[in-house]
Amino acid sequence: MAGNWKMNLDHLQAAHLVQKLDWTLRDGRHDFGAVEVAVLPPFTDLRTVQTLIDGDKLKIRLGAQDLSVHDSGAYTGEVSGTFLAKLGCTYVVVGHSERRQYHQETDEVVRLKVQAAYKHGLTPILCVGEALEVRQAGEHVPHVVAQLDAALDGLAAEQATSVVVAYEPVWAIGTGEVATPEDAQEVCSAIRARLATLYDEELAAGVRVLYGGSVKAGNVAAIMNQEDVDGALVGGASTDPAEFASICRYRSHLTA
Ligand SMILES: O=C[C@H](O)COP(=O)(O)O
Repeated sequence: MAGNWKMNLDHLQAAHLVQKLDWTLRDGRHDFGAVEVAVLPPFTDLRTVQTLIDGDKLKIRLGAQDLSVHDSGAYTGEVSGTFLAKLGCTYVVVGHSERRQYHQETDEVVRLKVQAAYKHGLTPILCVGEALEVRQAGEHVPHVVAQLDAALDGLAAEQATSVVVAYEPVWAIGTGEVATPEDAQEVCSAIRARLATLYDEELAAGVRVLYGGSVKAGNVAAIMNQEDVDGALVGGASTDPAEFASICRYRSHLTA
């Protein structure tokens, strides 16, 4: 269960949220042993959150929302994967639709970012998903599969085995329009099938496939009940610690 804060919460608010989230997760009534919880704050919050995770031994993983394709050098405003790894990041989001849309990130840039993540020991959370017009044209599955092919092109199986793929239909992001559980299953299962073709069945079965798009405590159960949905990439609801903890808690019931 990964919480993408997007461009919300300064480092003081981040400290508050992470402490409250940890406190809520450790309520003593739920077993989170089988749930991995990650937060993906803005770059400026990473050091603060890392300090809390390390100092207080929080069971929350840290990730960033983007990284540069470059290692270092004259790239003003860019952030290297080296820096993120040093800050204790486990994950980095790559190819989020907001990066593709507002920063003109092409499939080729996304591929280079996937490569850069692995180079620096980070696990990419690779986002794929279709715009509304693509879905209305019935082209959503081939569209998502093409994004996946492009992003993983040239990636060895030893690396692909740990990739996290997040299916996020663009029309469901921040809109309150959640895909139906069947919509999510259709595309998540196509992603897994494609991974089996690109690599093998065993690798495909082990890859974590997330759904993202207006996930809330009230709708997470139906989505998570789908066979090929392993978790959620949560935007807006992850900036509310009680709501995000409830989303994570749903998964804990599976092991209770
Ligand atoms: O990365 C998260 C997704 O864009 C979903 O955002 P949302 O939960 O606010 O719709």
